[in-house]
Amino acid sequence: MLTAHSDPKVIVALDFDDEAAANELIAKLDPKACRLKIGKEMFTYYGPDWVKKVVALGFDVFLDLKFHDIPNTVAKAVKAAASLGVWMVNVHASGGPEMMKAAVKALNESGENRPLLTAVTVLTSMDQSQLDSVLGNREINEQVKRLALLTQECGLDGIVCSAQEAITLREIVNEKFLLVTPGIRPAGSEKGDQVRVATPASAIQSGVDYLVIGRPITQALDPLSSLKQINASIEHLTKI
Ligand SMILES: O=c1ccn([C@@H]2O[C@H](COP(=O)(O)O)[C@@H](O)[C@H]2O)c(=O)[nH]1
Repeated sequence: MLTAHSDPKVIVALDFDDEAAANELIAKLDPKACRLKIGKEMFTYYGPDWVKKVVALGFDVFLDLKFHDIPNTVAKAVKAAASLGVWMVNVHASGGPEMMKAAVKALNESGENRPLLTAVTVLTSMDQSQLDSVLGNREINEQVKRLALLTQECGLDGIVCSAQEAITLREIVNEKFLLVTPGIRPAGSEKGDQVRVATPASAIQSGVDYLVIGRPITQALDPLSSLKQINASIEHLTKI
């Protein structure tokens, strides 16, 4: 069974409040079998130096800080993220076109190791009623499509969305435009606060590029075995 390859689709979300526990898990993982995501919790506790240590271990790191601010501030923030050597950074698409273009410009000027830049569309924890309370009557799929096209027009590399939207999105965005999807739940696993969920295999079959998976791996009794099972469930569906 092949469980490690050069373009791993799984991005393990490291959401820990304990650096030692995160480091213990990372030590068991192979950069050929997964990428890693560092989000707001661990970045706030352990900071840029810890991010650099994880990058130095050879992992592609998605720094998931979802910047959402005025263009000048976001441009400087993504430049700072690029200086850490991360593989991917992100912003909120709802920050608007000027902000997204400023982020692209800042990264284009940041040198050779430019990280990929993606934009969050509608959080995978949101259902229609939650979106209604924020935006009034706009259908989730329509909002995701609108923000996906805006993100593409602004020159970013892709979006963060739910795999439930992937089939529709693949019909309207460029082939190389990345679809990065949290809310991935292997059959039988707890949804927790995620609403728009999909299994790893159905996400890949829908045209997703990367699967962001946290608790189903990090909270498993045997995280490595969980990752191996997920990779095994998608390996026949991915181009290696
Ligand atoms: O729409 C979004 C954007 C980001 N996330 C992040 O992904 C992981 C998911 O973790 P699970 O434990 O697999 O639910 C988490 O770090 C979120 O901050 C998201 O879930 N949805």
